[in-house]
Amino acid sequence: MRVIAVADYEEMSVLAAEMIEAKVRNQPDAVLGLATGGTPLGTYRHLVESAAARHLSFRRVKTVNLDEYVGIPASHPQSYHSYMKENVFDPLGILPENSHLPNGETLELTAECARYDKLIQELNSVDLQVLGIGQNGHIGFNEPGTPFNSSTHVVELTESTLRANAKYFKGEKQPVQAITMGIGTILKSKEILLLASGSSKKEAISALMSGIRDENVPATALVSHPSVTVIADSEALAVESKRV
Ligand SMILES: O=P(O)(O)OC[C@H]1O[C@](O)(CO)[C@@H](O)[C@@H]1O
Repeated sequence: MRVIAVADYEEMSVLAAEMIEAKVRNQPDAVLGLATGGTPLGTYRHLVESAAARHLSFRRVKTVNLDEYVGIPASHPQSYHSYMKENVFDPLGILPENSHLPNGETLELTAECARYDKLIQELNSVDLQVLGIGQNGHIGFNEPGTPFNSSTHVVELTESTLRANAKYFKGEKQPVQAITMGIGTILKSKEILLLASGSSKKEAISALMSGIRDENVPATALVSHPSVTVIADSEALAVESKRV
């Protein structure tokens, strides 16, 4: 695991955007695994600016998202479909037929999970998977206790995750379930880039840095993956800012 310590959110975002851009430049038909949440927003902003400035095309890029809420329509402003369309797909010109998210609206949830895993398999797995990390160490929506060999499945969101995401729903009824790529599915990615910013991620990052795989902290599954880069800022690492 390569750990890059940066000063702050901005530096993390610039560096992560550069890594994604380099991947697409070297492999214009790359399959990108993408995350939502607050953490990668700055990365996506820099990527959009840089791709426009350097005329980098995303027309052949394919994307698969980690997760989607169950029980809200794709058109809901807080759905991950809406987030991706607004922040990534439209501004980068990623074609609708090339961008994939789980369908959280279906009543056939089990079939949807199987479909999503098969789709990723048919894409010959993810070339670069971007991950955020939850305060409790979740990756995607894989909550503590999720088996490390899990495939795409439905999850009941924990109190910690519901609390962290309540700000996006502002008193509105909040979804309590989601469909998420499993940890086993995530581990099949060829390369993984995990981003962490802010002191609320300190404990989760410290568990990851311990190098001990523990199903109570889902992100520690990454310890066994051969190609992981963590970009974390000084608050998440709880250290004075320095590059390691
Ligand atoms: O980046 P944030 O908003 O702190 O969220 C961390 C993680 O939590 C999720 O938003 C799910 O709760 C993930 O998509 C994300 O990686």
